[in-house]
Amino acid sequence: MTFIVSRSASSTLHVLKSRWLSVIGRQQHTQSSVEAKLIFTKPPGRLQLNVPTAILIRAYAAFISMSKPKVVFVLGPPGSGKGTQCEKIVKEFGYTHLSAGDLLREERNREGSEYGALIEDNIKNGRIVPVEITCALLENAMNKTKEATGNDRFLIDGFPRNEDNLQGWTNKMSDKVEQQFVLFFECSEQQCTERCLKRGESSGRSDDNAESLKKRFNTYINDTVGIIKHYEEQQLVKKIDASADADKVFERVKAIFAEQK
Ligand SMILES: Nc1ncnc2c1ncn2[C@@H]1O[C@H](COP(=O)(O)OP(=O)(O)OP(=O)(O)O)[C@@H](O)[C@H]1O
Ligand SMILES: Nc1ccn([C@H]2C[C@H](O)[C@@H](COP(=O)(O)O)O2)c(=O)n1
Repeated sequence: MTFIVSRSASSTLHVLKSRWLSVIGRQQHTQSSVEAKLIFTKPPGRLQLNVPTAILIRAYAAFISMSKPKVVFVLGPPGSGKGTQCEKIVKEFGYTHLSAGDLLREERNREGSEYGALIEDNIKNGRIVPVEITCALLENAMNKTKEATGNDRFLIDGFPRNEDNLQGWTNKMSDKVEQQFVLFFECSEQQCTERCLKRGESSGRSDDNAESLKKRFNTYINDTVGIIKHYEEQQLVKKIDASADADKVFERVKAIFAEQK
């Protein structure tokens, strides 16, 4: 059996080969000893690996899943500390942090954006922007990051927030990514409101005020809690008590990321 892996001249053959070797190395040498060939071609030369067929097939499945960007969703009420913890995770574990709220604010502020007014109206009233907009911003940011830095591990903060977000992501993105887990920061409405009101003294955010916060919490309870339950049913949720100070919360977060491969 022969598998040909051909890449354009600009791609890095050796990185590809070493990735393959690392997945093949993790496979158990059990049944088949029939040799299969994995040939990497890149003009002008070619490299060849001879591996037992069964191992190569399992390695192929692992390789495909390895090649997909890894995604951790980060959810929790407004002010629970999602952004704060994401910054720490980036420093310690090398993920790229993509905040759906930040991307929407950036798009709202972009000159000539056809969605600016719609986004601001939703943000101010604590409602959720249609998924077509948010999902396109996220996919674009993921692609740009991958291209610019090669990093393909993402913390997607504040998404999916409602059924529309979930459906849109499932239809457009779920096959293109490896969903690692969902990090859920639990914190009381009172504590979160106090944090956001304090942040509002300097953030300049049009929704860090008592009126918008009430609406944002209603949206969280009515729409986002159901999404967290949906992921709980799939055993994907890692829940964290986010009521302690930020460093203590990060100790808990660290333990979760440390147990990932
Ligand atoms: N554990 C903590 N204890 C006290 N204050 C915190 C803690 N974590 C974050 N904060 C502060 O609370 C405010 C909200 O934090 P952060 O922006 O990280 O929350 P968030 O969940 O991303 O909010 P939002 O969803 O509204 O964007 C910030 O001013 C931050 O400095
Ligand atoms: N998936 C999302 C995420 C955010 N928004 C809008 C509505 C939110 O109230 C606002 C602020 O988000 P935050 O920075 O608090 O995460 O952004 C949305 O419509 N859809």
